[in-house]
Amino acid sequence: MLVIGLTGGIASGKSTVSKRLHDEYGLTVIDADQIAREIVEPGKPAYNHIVEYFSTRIPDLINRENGSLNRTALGRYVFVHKEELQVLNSLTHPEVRKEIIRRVLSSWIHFEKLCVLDVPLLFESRMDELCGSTLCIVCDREIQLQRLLKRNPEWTRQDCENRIDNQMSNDERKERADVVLDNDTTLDVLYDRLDKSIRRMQPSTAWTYLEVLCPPITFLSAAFCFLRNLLRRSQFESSYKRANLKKVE
Ligand SMILES: CC(C)(COP(=O)(O)OP(=O)(O)OC[C@H]1O[C@@H](n2cnc3c(N)ncnc32)[C@H](O)[C@@H]1O)[C@@H](O)C(=O)NCCC(=O)NCCS
Ligand SMILES: Nc1ncnc2c1ncn2[C@@H]1O[C@H](COP(=O)(O)OP(=O)(O)OP(=O)(O)O)[C@@H](O)[C@H]1O
Repeated sequence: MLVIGLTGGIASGKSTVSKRLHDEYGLTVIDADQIAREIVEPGKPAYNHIVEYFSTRIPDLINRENGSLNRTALGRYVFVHKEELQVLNSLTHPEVRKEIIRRVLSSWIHFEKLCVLDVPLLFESRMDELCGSTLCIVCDREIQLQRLLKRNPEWTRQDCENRIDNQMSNDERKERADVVLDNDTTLDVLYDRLDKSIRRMQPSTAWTYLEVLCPPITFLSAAFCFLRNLLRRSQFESSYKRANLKKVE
């Protein structure tokens, strides 16, 4: 099974692409934003940890009517306090990762050829290490802001900019990803580019069955993929550091 990591900045078009991959190709899409919502429902361990840490810092952290987290208040706070965002990530990401791995295994035992991980922070949270291939959606910052303001009218332009500025830059994502899809124009153009990329990525049915029926093959191919990804990460990080050092000089 090929695991495709789908990533991109906020409002770049990941959910739009995921929906097409699900509706047109019948692929399983594992949505990290959705999982991140589920693991902070009242009573869950991550919810308790968040309340313990943030309730003294954010007075309206909890919605009175049902005890759920006030996500707008939490978002407004963490996206202007970088170190607090790191705390929130450390409380949520391990749980999100565990659930993603559980769902990937479930797709594998159901003989699925391809499965998609829709993860906004794919590279930041090292989830790309689990992927056979990575697909990044990019669009121009101003278009991204306009789409975001239209989709989330409750956010100010400053709220939107704070989110974008707390994410990896498009340049870095483009360098790390295997495939880059531009989403600056119409949906038809995006779908056309996506269809071409997905057709090239499809593994054969024979390979999919072989992997499930012969677990050592899966193990070897997963280990190969994981090591290749680690190597690519370390090469990327050292060349990135060198480039930054040059800029400073
Ligand atoms: C801060 C929270 C409460 C805000 O909730 P809200 O409902 O307003 O936004 P939602 O969860 O729908 O996220 C919308 C988008 O914001 C961006 N975003 C979310 N979390 C982060 C983060 N930790 N760092 C950078 N960008 C983020 C992503 O592009 C995401 O698609 C929530 O995003 C959260 O709990 N984030 C931490 C968990 C996380 O990292 N989720 C992303 C998937 S791993
Ligand atoms: N090519 C396009 N033309 C016009 N609108 C678009 C296009 N692509 C996406 N959109 C719109 O932009 C908004 C953001 O897209 P989408 O929700 O798919 O982004 P996302 O990357 O999943 O965002 P998030 O990171 O918040 O999950 C949506 O309202 C979507 O309908």
